[in-house]
This record gives sequence, structure tokens and C-alpha cells, in this order.
Amino acid sequence: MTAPIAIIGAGIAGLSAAHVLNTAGHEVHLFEKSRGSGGRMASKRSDVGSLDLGAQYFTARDRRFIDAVNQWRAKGCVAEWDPALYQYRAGALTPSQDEQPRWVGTPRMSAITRAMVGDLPVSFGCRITEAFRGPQHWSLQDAEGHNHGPFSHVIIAIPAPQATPLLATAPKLAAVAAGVVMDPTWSAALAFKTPLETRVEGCFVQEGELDWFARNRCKPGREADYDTWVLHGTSAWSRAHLDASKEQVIEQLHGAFAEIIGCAVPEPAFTLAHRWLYARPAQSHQWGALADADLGIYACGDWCGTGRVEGAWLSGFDAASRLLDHLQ
Ligand SMILES: Cc1cc2nc3c(=O)[nH]c(=O)nc-3n(C[C@H](O)[C@H](O)[C@H](O)COP(=O)(O)OP(=O)(O)OC[C@H]3O[C@@H](n4cnc5c(N)ncnc54)[C@H](O)[C@@H]3O)c2cc1C
Ligand SMILES: NC(=O)C1=CC=CN([C@@H]2O[C@H](COP(=O)(O)OP(=O)(O)OC[C@H]3O[C@@H](n4cnc5c(N)ncnc54)[C@H](O)[C@@H]3O)[C@@H](O)[C@H]2O)C1
Repeated sequence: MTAPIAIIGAGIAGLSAAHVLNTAGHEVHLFEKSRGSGGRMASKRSDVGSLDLGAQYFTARDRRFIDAVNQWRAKGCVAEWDPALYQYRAGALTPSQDEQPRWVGTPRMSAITRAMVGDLPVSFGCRITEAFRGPQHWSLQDAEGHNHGPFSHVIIAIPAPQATPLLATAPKLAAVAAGVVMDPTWSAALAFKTPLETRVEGCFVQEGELDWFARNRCKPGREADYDTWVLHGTSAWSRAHLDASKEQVIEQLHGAFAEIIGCAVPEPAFTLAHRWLYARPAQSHQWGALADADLGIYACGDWCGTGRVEGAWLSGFDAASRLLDHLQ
């Protein structure tokens, strides 16, 4: 019997790779350090309902990804989100509607990766710290010192700075990953008992602390008891405030939001902040995925492509396709 393929990371890239390999008849096993799947597409359950603190929506431009989105729509875990879009620049908030279809997981962003997990074997709460290559097989060690294996191949589907030490056996791949800079994003959520008197549902901000804000509860399928908003700091602001307290971050982003939104903003009934240390690659790449096919180790994730949900999915697809090609 052949050993299964190990996939480290149950975000959209790892699960995209898992789907391709599983469909081709290969046994896979995923390792995920968090308690659930999704990574930067995860949603946070809170007292005011679930909140999409990471990816807000995604676009689909590549034919293969469009097909995947259509399959998720058919399963009911993705719906189109057509918000009243605005932009803020030169001190003015103006409507900025466009024709671009935008998609979200429903009833929350994490519904997509949850559906992709299906009955695939995943070890949750398991952070992999090392990958070893034996004479024939791979084995993995986790943060608690437990060993996992044997595996025929390893796919590392985590942000580049976290992937680098796991790629030590393949120094060329490790060097490429080590050169990738990933920018942070501070995310804050505010919930109001009485809805704000504004038509804005999503806003691209082009100056100041904020990059984007959205009315979370107007996405399809979301709980609507509170008027919930998610605010994202720019990469520059987030980096400059990397070690700020959550209270300071909420206060500053709330203040910036209140300046822009153009209506009365009362004290929120609920707030939270989350720091994404490795939110997005500082620049796009066109690598697809990294591979040392002879060793049997691959790396993928948004940082190998466009730094978006679609790029991450395509990168996982590419890693798995290269592995299958090498087996033929
Ligand atoms: C604030 C924010 C807003 C965004 N907005 C958008 C948007 O609107 N549209 C868009 O298209 N994209 C957006 N993105 C980007 C998008 O979320 C990512 O490109 C995509 O989700 C990355 O997927 P991934 O699978 O490559 O990585 P991840 O989602 O990071 O998945 C990696 C997984 O690996 C796990 N992991 C890490 N290290 C280990 C380890 N050692 N052992 C085991 N498990 C490990 C992590 O817990 C995680 O679950 C946003 C990202 C952020 C942070
Ligand atoms: N905050 C983070 O950490 C992020 C990490 C990774 C991606 N992030 C944001 O995700 C969206 C997704 O990009 P996309 O799929 O290319 O979507 P898009 O809607 O086409 O937007 C791209 C970019 O174009 C500008 N823009 C688009 N539509 C409008 C509009 N109607 N009015 C004004 N400007 C528009 C805008 O600058 C968008 O950012 C993207 O927002 C990433 O920033 C966050």
C-alpha cells in the first residue's frame, strides 16, 4: 500500500490541493494548527453573530476557479454579494458601483472550506514544526513532539514565513519562501444595536488608516440582530501599530470610520480586534507553486500567486497537478 500525502494547512490552498489529489484517487491527510479550517478565510463566532474578519469577498477570473465557484454555489455554500459600494478619497465619500461579480461564503465565509473538508482526514489543533525526509518516506513532527507518518509526499500550504522552516530539507525552495515579505492587517469589528443611517455596504478607502470597511450583516445569510461592521487597517498603518493593544486599535479604527461614514456613529455595543500577521504578500508572484518533485515536497499558497482567495486556490491546484504529473 502506498503511504498517504501529507498536506500542512487547511486553508483554501491546502484544501484545493487535497480536492485534486483525492479526486485522482490518492489518500491525503491534512494538518491544521487551528481548531477549524479556513485560515484567512475563517469567520469568528461572536456574541453578535459570525464575523468575516479576514477575506471579505472574492472575485473569480480564471476559468478553473469559476467552475469551482459554480460547484460551491450549487452546494449552497457560496452566494453572490452585490453591496452598495463606495470609495473614500480626497475627503469625499462617493458611490462607486461596478459590474464586478463578488462572492462570499454563506452563511459565513468559513462555510466554503468547511464544505471542502467534507470527510477528508484532518488533524486539527496540530502545528507542524518539522518535516523530515527518510530513505523512502516523509515524516512530520508537531509542536508537542509527536511524530506523524510515513507520507509519500508533503505539500506545505501555509504563509511563506511559516513555510520557510518546514522547507529546510529543500534549501532552494526555502530560499524562495524566505524572500517573500508578507504584510500585516489589523481587523476590527463593531456592532451597533440601532442600524447606522447610511446606505454604504462596502467602501474602498484610499487615504488614512483604513483600507476597507463593510457592513458584515448585509452579506447573504448573516445574522441581522446587530448592525455589524468590519474595518481593515492599511498594511502601512497595521505595520506601524503592530504591537498596539486591541483597545488602541479599536479606538483608532473606530475613529477613522466615524470620520468617513458621514452619519452619527454611537458607541458600539460590541467590539473586537484581530491581528493578521501574515495577511498578504507585499507583491504578487507568478510561481503557481514551488516544487522539488524528486524529493516529493511542494509549497503553495496565496503568496505564490496574486495574494487573494482565487490565487490561493489556484496555487493549491497547481501544487497538486505538478505532483500528479510527476507520478505519471
Ligand atoms: C484581513 C484580510 C482581508 C482579506 N481580504 C480578501 C478579500 O477581500 N478577497 C480576497 O480574495 N482575499 C482576501 N484576503 C486574502 C485571502 O484571505 C488569502 O489570500 C487566502 O485566504 C490565503 O489562503 P491560503 O490557503 O494560502 O493561506 P491561509 O488561509 O493562511 O491558510 C493556511 C492555514 O495553515 C495553517 N497553518 C499555518 N502554519 C501551520 C503549521 N505549522 N502547521 C499546521 N497548520 C498551519 C493556518 O492556521 C491556516 O489555516 C484577505 C486576507 C486578510 C488577512
Ligand atoms: N487586507 C488584507 O490583508 C487583504 C489581503 C488580500 C486582499 N485584500 C483585498 O481583497 C480584495 C480582493 O481583490 P480582487 O479580488 O481583485 O477584488 P476587486 O473588487 O476587483 O478589487 C481590487 C481593487 O480594485 C479597487 N476597486 C475595485 N472595485 C472598485 C470600486 N468599485 N471602486 C473603487 N475601487 C475599486 C480596490 O482598490 C480594490 O482593492 C481587494 O480589495 C484587496 O485589497 C485585502
